[in-house]
Amino acid sequence: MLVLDNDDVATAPAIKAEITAQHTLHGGTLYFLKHDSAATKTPMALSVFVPEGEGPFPVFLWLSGLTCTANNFTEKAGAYKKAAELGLIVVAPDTSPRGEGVANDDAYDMGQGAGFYVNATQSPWAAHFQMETYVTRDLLELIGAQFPTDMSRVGISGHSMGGHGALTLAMNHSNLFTSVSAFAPIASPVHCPWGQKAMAGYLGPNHDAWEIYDAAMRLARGKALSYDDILIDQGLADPFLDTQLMPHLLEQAAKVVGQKLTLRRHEGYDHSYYFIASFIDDHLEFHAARLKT
Ligand SMILES: N[C@@H](CCC(=O)N[C@@H](CSC=O)C(=O)NCC(=O)O)C(=O)O
Repeated sequence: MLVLDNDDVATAPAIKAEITAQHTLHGGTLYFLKHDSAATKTPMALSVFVPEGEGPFPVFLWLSGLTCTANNFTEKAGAYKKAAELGLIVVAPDTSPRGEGVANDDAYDMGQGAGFYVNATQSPWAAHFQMETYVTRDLLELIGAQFPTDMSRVGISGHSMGGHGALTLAMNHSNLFTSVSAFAPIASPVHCPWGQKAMAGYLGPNHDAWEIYDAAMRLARGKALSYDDILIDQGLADPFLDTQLMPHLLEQAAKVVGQKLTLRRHEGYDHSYYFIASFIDDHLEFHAARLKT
């Protein structure tokens, strides 16, 4: 049963979402939505694919990378045929709050399009850049209230900055997620220029605050032990591999605590959505196997 009305406005107690577009594909429906987030204090955009049938369906939540909107994954990953077959709801939110009153930076790796899935504590970011609370509270509440979901079965995945988001949110909110995977994730923001810039800007100079959002450090502290395996895919022709991503740090951290982590290295694949499209079915199957009732 789908809760959204066909008058283009859906309401539930305290939750409202506007359907901005909808398309039928692979027997299911892809919705583009806008809703107000109490965490970011802005409207937030997202897409939601609902497979054919009654539900309740498990949820695959995707977090995108730097410069992305909700549309990059939706349009480029080619995820929906397999999601329809597996009976998964697929949710792809935007990567940051946006708008004229929202702080920004001229560079692509900070500000709008680069929220890093953290709760900012520093000015001018703290006013709206509350992406951790947005994803783990407002977004999940919306999906749970408006779609035929089983919110006890949610898997999380993402790419690059979104891979860092998927890993850290899975470890910091293990009560919300059953399974976790990532494509070319930023393994340790503390050790790479993208991460150092974002953490300093959003969280300030105290490195204790950064470590909460550092996947390799969280892993080494046993924060993923509720997950039976973590699937990571990494292209070996990825230009960011050695300078920004460093997935070997995840392998090393997992070893320290006996965490199972499957890191697959793929010769010839780069950082693009062509890489994601090549292996997204494996990730959907990885999650579906763990989200089965
Ligand atoms: N413009 C930048 C790199 C931007 C980039 O590659 N973004 C990736 C994610 S990188 C890590 O989070 C992305 O997903 N882009 C969108 C897409 O559709 O490909 C540069 O030139 O270095």
